[in-house]
Amino acid sequence: MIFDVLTLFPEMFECVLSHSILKRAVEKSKLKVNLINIRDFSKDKHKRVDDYPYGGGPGMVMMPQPLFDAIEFVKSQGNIPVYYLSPKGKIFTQEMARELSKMERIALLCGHYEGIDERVYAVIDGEISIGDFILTGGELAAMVVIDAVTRLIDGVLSHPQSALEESFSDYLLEYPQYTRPEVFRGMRVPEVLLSGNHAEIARWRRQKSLEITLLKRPDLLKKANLTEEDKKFLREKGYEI
Ligand SMILES: C[S@@+](CC[C@H](N)C(=O)[O-])C[C@H]1O[C@@H](n2cnc3c(N)ncnc32)[C@H](O)[C@@H]1O
Repeated sequence: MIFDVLTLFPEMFECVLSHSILKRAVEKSKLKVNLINIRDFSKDKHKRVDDYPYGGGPGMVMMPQPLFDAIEFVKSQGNIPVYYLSPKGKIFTQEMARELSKMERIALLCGHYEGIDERVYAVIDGEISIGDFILTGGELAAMVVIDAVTRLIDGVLSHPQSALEESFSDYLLEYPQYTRPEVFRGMRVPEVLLSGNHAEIARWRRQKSLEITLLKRPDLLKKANLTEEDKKFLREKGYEI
């Protein structure tokens, strides 16, 4: 998958792309990130990309000219949707990550300062927010999107099953995980996980997943794909279904 990232700070991406799963995805040619510096498109003699807001007020606004030219440069290379990382956008979820992972190429526009001139919306295809808070710039949000989407691309994870069992995969939070040693500071790994009984382990994990979701994110249960056995278990835990 190819991401075209339009940013004023391309260097910020280097660290994230040169470690762990993203690094391997790049090496395996599963991921390509084209970093496009918006400043390179400025026609201003001082390469300015921002200016004061009309009507007054604090901060600076990203000017339309460099943004239009940078976006048109990306779009001249194909039918590439451009998503603006923005606190006003649709909240990024695992479901959205899965949808995006099916696409061949998308562009991510990172805002900065007070954001972009409103007229740039004319060449934007969508807006993505990573949550109800304000970041300094869209770069960290773009990295979040790239990370979450890339791990869903076929062949990126060495154990693809992990993407299916993780929290949110079926609107349920993941069951508890343990590793060695069996006893740590008096706390034991649950006996069932040492039993070798795969059916019992699967049942325990499912029930823990339901229990944790009920406790921490009951809102998710409304969307979860629940079996009759799941519903019976949840009713016993006091959930009205
Ligand atoms: C300081 S913010 C601008 C916020 C803007 N003045 C507002 O109130 O909506 C600068 C840039 O950070 C990015 N950004 C901030 N919060 C974000 C969020 N929650 N999700 C995605 N991008 C965000 C956007 O690209 C935005 O243009």
